[in-house]
Amino acid sequence: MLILVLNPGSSSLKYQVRRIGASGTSPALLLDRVVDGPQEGPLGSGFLGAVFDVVDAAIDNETDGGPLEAIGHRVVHGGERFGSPVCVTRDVMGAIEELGELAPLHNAASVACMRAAADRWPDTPQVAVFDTAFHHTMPEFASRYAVPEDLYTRHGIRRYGFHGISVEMACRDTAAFLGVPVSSLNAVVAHLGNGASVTAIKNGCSADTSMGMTPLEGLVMGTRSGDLDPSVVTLLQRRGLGPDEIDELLNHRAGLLGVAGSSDMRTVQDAVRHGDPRAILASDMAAYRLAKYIAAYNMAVGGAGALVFTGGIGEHSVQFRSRVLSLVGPLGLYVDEDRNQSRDTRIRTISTDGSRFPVLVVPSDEERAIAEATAAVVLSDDPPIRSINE
Ligand SMILES: Nc1ncnc2c1ncn2[C@@H]1O[C@H](COP(=O)(O)OP(=O)(O)O)[C@@H](O)[C@H]1O
Ligand SMILES: CC(=O)OP(=O)(O)O
Ligand SMILES: [Mg+2]
Repeated sequence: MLILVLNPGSSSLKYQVRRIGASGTSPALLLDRVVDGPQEGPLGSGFLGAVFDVVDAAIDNETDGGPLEAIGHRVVHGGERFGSPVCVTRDVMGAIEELGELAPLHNAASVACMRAAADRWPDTPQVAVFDTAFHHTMPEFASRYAVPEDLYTRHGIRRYGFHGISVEMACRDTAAFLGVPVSSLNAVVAHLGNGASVTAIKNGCSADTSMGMTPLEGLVMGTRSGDLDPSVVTLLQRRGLGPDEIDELLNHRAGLLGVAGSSDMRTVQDAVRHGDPRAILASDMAAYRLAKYIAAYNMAVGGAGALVFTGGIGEHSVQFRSRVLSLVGPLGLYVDEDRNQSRDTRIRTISTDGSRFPVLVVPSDEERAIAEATAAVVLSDDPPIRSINE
């Protein structure tokens, strides 16, 4: 079965064509691309048309190609409604669009992908796989904000958490690497991409996570501030900024970009090596914030069995990992710099043997997770819905 996976992140569109075997697992890769997405607003149909031409060409090149049988989408915000992957219908798309208020950088892009894909492949079922779904297991004392009850009941104001597709896959990979069942895995998983979050894993499930009602809360990110005192927002309002301007400021002009002048961790770490004080400050702020969460989540899971780095920065930035690990010595964690620099195996340990628990690098594989979830929906007993107009 050939599956197209579309993963619009805040800084890129990742897309793959995968072949899924009869068992529904370990899909083989036919095409694997990343393109810098337009940073503002939904993806345009011209942009997606060019992407889909590449997909069609890849499928045509396959000798035993066959038609595209399903399209899987990463959808960042599924709110409380979507706890598992679903076939895309007009109603589902409308709900995703409404939740876009809570994920301004992402949900509109997913809906644009669904519409454009339906124009190109009208009879191919589409499946939405949600970043929020993995966090449905969070206890209420972690997911709720200490505000009057009606803000939750009437306005849905609570912590939802994101990056769940990546974190769930990282948990499966981590458990397999450590030789333990995923249901007994206690861990702290840091997904560090352009958006970044850290999740407390208790018995294989999300127990807490740093992103909140939207993907703005928590860690210092490429262009997002992460945690700050909400009074910053009211002060800016009193000084004349409107909601859209504040949203834009905190989502697009803050984080590494706001402090160091670049949202790209490679550029920031290069500048750190050259002694640039703004880059050093931004890198230290990001590392310190993450280290605080790691310590807190070690407590939340009752003592972790692993600390996992994933996402573009988690996987590739030797220097940033080293900076973070220099702060968590009190947890009994110490970096082995040779291991940190080596790229021997896909999944690897980077801590010393004497560390209290292993620190691992586990490359993110959101696309594989989406492809497998998409196949499972399409192959399930319910017949797949072939048109988003149903
Ligand atoms: N070799 C590297 N060293 C340091 N950072 C890197 C490296 N490769 C990628 N990154 C960083 O990873 C981030 C992008 O991560 P990614 O998970 O691909 O983002 P997203 O999915 O959110 O668009 C960027 O900040 C980029 O600088
Ligand atoms: C939720 C989120 O921030 O995703 P990404 O890191 O892909 O932008
Ligand atoms: Mg991403």
